[in-house]
Amino acid sequence: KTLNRQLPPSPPKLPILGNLHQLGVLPHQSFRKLYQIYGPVMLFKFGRLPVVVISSAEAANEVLKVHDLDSCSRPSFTGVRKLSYNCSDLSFSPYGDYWREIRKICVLQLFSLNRVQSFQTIREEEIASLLNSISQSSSSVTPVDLSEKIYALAGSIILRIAFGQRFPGSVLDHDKFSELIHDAEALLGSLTADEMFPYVGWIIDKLTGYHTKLERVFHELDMFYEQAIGDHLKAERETNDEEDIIDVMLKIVRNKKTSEARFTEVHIKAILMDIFLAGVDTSAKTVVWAMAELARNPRAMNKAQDEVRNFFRKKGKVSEDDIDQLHYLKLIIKETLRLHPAVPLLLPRETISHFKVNGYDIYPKTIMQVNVWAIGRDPNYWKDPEEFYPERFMDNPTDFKGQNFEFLPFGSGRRSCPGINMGLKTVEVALANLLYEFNWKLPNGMKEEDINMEEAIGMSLTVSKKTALNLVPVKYL
Ligand code: HEM
Repeated sequence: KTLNRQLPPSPPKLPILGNLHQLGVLPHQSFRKLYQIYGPVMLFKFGRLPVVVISSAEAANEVLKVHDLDSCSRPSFTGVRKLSYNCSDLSFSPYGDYWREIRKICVLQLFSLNRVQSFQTIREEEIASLLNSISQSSSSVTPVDLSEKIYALAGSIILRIAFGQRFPGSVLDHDKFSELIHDAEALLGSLTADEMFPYVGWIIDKLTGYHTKLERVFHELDMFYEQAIGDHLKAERETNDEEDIIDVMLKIVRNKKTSEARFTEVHIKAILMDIFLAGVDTSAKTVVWAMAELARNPRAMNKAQDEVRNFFRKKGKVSEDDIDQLHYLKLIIKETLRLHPAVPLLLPRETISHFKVNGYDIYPKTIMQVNVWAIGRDPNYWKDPEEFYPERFMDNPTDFKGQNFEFLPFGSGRRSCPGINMGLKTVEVALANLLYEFNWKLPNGMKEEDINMEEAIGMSLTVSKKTALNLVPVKYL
């Protein structure tokens, strides 16, 4: 049988390194170039690890839908294992009963639409403080670092959603916490040399200090979570307080049904880690890219501002209750997610059983990456793919819910993003308010085409705009 096996095409490999030298700084871009030579199913070796990269909608449909069950586990790398409390979280838990249980808790109780709505006041307060801080700069001609402001907004919204109202900045050092989350993301995205190179890799890891850093970051984050959980256990809750994520999880631990028997305080910490690692950066990046695209495209910017201002003029401010009526804004968000999916290769999957894609054999324990970034810019599916043109989604049923395989910013299938409603709400509210409250001018002497749209890998799982977005806000009303 092995004689007849047909492996996917591979670019030439070097001894020991395999294909690592071909990855470049932006692997999703390197993979797209190689796709043009080797086709939509490619086999790589990262050191000793077999990695298959999928680059067409048809092949993505095969992997994520037809063979979802055969390919829905996750690889367990050293950094991931440590930071996820030995894979007790949702993102990196291997496929099985425990993952199913915890996924259900997340989808039905933690990230449900009702729960997302219950955090409306938090979003409103945090947005108000963002607008206020921008207004303070808007009397002058100095640009604001919009990237920084948007990251801070996404961070404080998620912090309050997770940790609740009782944790103002004085108790929890926000800057310290953000720095730790940033370090954790970098560790999460890197493979240790030991995983790629048997026998000798550990020497490289010792030289780079990977493990020491991992232990430190993990320990410090763990202490934050301990403190937050401890404070929740001690504090008496006012009955009319909105429940935060820790409250909900503590309730599950206390009153657990048999199906939730394995859920303990360690799992609370692991889920908190997921929420911070998966929920802040992704939403912030999407808002930054959208604002950068709009700043480059005054036509779309004006149209979006007319829409939101006409709609909310009577109220005098944006209200979350009616935000679903902003149709053009929704098209802008779709177009941004097509060109700039925050997780360009989705999270890595690990195959469980043998199956075939486009006639090629895929074996168990293979890492699968789907290049949704390349698919979203492929002229086979999109007219003028590099153009930012939100209208392409008008009267077009293509959506990002995981059924249209040419457009998968949230993934698809069993492992698709469960935080989609939470993430989208933050993105919508942030954008609507930024567009309503201010006109945005380019810094002195700069033209639309001068805006730097280069990408940078913050860590190897997500991609962001390389340089900060600096724009001059002019108060509109
Ligand atoms: C615009 C914002 C967001 C984007 C673009 C995004 C995108 C993604 C993507 C592409 C995946 C991998 C899907 C796959 O491998 O097929 C994912 C997984 C995940 N996301 Fe999101 N996400 C966003 C916001 C959030 C938020 C706000 C949360 C939680 C608060 C969250 C929690 C998760 C978790 C826990 C997983 C892993 C699910 C599993 O393995 O079962 N995400 N997300």
